[in-house]
Amino acid sequence: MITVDEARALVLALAGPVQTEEIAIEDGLGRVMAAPATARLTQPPFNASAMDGYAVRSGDLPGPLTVIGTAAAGAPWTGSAAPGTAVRIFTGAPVPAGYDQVVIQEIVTREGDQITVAPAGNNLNIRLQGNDFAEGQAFQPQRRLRASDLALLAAMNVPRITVARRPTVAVMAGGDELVRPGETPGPGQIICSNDIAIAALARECGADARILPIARDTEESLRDRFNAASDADLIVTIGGASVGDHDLVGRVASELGMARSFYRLAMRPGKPLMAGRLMTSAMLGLPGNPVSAITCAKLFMQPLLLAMQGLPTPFHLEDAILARDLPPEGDRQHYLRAALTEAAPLPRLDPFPDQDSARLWLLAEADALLMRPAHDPARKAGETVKFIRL
Ligand SMILES: Nc1nc2c(c(=O)[nH]1)N[C@H]1C(S)=C(S)[C@@H](COP(=O)(O)OP(=O)(O)OC[C@H]3O[C@@H](n4cnc5c(N)ncnc54)[C@H](O)[C@@H]3O)O[C@H]1N2
Ligand code: MOO
Repeated sequence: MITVDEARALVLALAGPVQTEEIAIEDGLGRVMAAPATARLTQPPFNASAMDGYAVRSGDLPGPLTVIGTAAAGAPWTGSAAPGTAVRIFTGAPVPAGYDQVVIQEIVTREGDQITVAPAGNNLNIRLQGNDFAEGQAFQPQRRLRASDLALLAAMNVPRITVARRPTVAVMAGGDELVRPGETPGPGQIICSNDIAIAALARECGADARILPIARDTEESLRDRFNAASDADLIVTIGGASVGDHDLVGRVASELGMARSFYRLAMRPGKPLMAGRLMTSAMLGLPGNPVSAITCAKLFMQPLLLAMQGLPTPFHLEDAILARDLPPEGDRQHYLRAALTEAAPLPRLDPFPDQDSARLWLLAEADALLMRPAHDPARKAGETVKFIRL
């Protein structure tokens, strides 16, 4: 069986080149830029007043000065500066040529068109032309666009941007025992919970995920679902991945021409994970046990979706202090559900005694997954361990 790291590399290799589209910046929240945007103007385009007050020649202070005009945002003053004069000015207005300081109106005494200025200090209250950005400057953050990025793009006079297309994901759960939430399960049946979680985890990463009707445990039903999913960038199956007589996903996918990257890895939970390429789609076959499916989706599906959008896929392991003794680990890398308590210098991590990979309630109570390498020796409370946040 391959290791978790080897499996991650093989899954990331399924990403392919980033697909792009052009959108309006209003629709850009959370999207990832796939090409730089170039500022079409300099900002500010002129020396602008940062305050409401008077534009003055600093050498003339404290006055008295004669007010010879008014400059407002959008209404520049076009006269010429002269010694002993000032221009009434408002925030955002171009500072007229010949004046080098704006004094705030709070320190100015005015009578008619005469002003005198109390000691003004060194603050010029002028935003110099280009102090934000210059025409031609390129912008392409290596992360999802935030609201403030959209404001910047707007200020750059860039109305449309090239972004990574949202990867489309088709999520198909399968099993004769599954019924939809809200339905009444018959004998031996349970509610289908996994596809809801997997679609949500895909959407968390910017994907456009759709949930297919539950597949029955027949080759025909699975074939039908694969056909319905074939236009997706990523097909994610859930269940039917193991070795039982009803675990048909691998067989049907192979018949349909799946080029398998791997099947089974040294990981717990999640051993029966499958990955590969099916026609034009990447494919992940998640195990059916809910905790296994969700853990595999976090560790493999989410990085794959980030890679499809050209985003970095850092694998962020943090340190914590173990809160209880643990026995030696087996031959699979183990991800244990655990409660995290913040503390200094390191948080405290308490793995649950029951690690049943079907118990969703425990997963809901977990804050983190404690990661133990294969063959990790017994650990004592107080030792430093690695974890990922949920
Ligand atoms: N003889 C062996 N048996 C099993 C092995 C093994 O190595 N040898 N591996 C076990 C492991 S580990 C896992 S994980 C499971 C995975 O099996 P499958 O991927 O084939 O999953 P299913 O059998 O279809 O389902 C397992 C379990 O999960 C429930 N399930 C499935 N889909 C959903 C869903 N969409 N929502 C909620 N619950 C779901 C299903 O009812 C089963 O209880 O195999 C072990 N067996
Ligand atoms: O690996 Mo299974 O995924 O242990 O439950």
